[in-house]
Amino acid sequence: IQWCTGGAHACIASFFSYETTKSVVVKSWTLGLINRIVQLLILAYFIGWVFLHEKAYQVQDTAIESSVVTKVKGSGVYNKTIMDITDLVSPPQVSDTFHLDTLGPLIHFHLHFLCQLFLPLFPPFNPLVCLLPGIMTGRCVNSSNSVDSFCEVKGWCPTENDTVTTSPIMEVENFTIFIKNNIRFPMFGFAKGNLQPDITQDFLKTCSFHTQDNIYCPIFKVGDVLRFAQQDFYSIAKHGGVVAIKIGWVCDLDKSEEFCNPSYSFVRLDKKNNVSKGYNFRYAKYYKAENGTKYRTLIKAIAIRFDVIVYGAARKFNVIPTLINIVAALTSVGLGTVLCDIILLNFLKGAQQYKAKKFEEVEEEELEKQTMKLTSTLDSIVD
Ligand SMILES: Nc1ncnc2c1ncn2[C@@H]1O[C@H](COP(=O)(O)OP(=O)(O)OP(=O)(O)O)[C@@H](O)[C@H]1O
Repeated sequence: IQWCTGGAHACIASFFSYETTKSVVVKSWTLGLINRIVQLLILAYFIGWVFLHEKAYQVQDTAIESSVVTKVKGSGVYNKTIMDITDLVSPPQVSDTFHLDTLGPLIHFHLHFLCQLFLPLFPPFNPLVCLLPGIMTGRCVNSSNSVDSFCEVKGWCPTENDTVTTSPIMEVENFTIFIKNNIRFPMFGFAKGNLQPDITQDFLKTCSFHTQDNIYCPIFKVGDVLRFAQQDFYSIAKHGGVVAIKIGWVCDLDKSEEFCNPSYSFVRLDKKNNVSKGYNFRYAKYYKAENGTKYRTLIKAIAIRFDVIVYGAARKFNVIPTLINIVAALTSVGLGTVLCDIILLNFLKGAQQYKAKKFEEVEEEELEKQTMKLTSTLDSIVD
């Protein structure tokens, strides 16, 4: 826009002009000092923050590959019956998610049978059908009084009684969880596990993880996990819940392998609400009597679900980001000149003279004339 203020001719002339840099040495202590301070600040930023703190000379791999194997041990008493991990832990081959039943199971012994349920025979009828514990046969006993009307349902009998209350199995608090986690950073071909290379059977049998005192023990007490996640065992055991055991692998692979270790953190993932408190699920164990009658034991398990979540990032020196950041640092050092130019051309005494010295316009014909003049002077000297 500035080029074109002088009309179309000036606009075209400006477009086809070439700007070249010209070095003007300004002997000013103030400017010199400002220039050096700005350069120093930029260098300090790149060395201190970009290279040392952010480690911009490294490449990062966050695509961690991981396998988790868990094993729970412990036993408790419910209704004078000993219950161990095969009764309380599911699924039996546990990996990164497993459930630990905490409440005495609500057990219903069921027969595959025909049972009669009371059903109101006037609208609204349909919503109830969805909640039926079986299939309606279509046989109904109608009465003028709806309280005496029955419809037949084929299903497992007797129907579940949800009013039965049980108390938590307190021994679960002392159950132990063994977590075996192996990881790999494919970009660097680096693999490691959470079991230290010098770990012994005796250590495994006796140790218990602690966030400060025992960070290399892979055995976690349920009560400790809940405490680290700031949860009270009794209240989570009563309604069930979901707890995450997070394993973080943040590794600087420029250092020795022994410095690449997991860090554990614990958090409850489900949020409490009034309609659906905690976590529960149903499953059944099936039997068949000699006469062919099918039985099942229906169990409504109120459980703590443990999710083992593995995350991580590894970094290692690489030439390409190092070169890119060195070039960025050197280019940025030139920013000091820009600041000094602004001060020089606008705020210093004699700014107009500096402008005149810095920006000089040279016409092509004028240059040619000057060259010819110089050549003829030289010729005359030679003659
Ligand atoms: N939940 C746990 N609590 C305490 N120790 C455990 C637990 N799970 C495993 N261990 C111990 O850790 C070690 C390695 O377990 P691993 O399952 O690999 O071997 P194992 O001989 O099959 O274990 P076990 O037969 O005792 O279940 C064993 O000494 C085992 O007793």
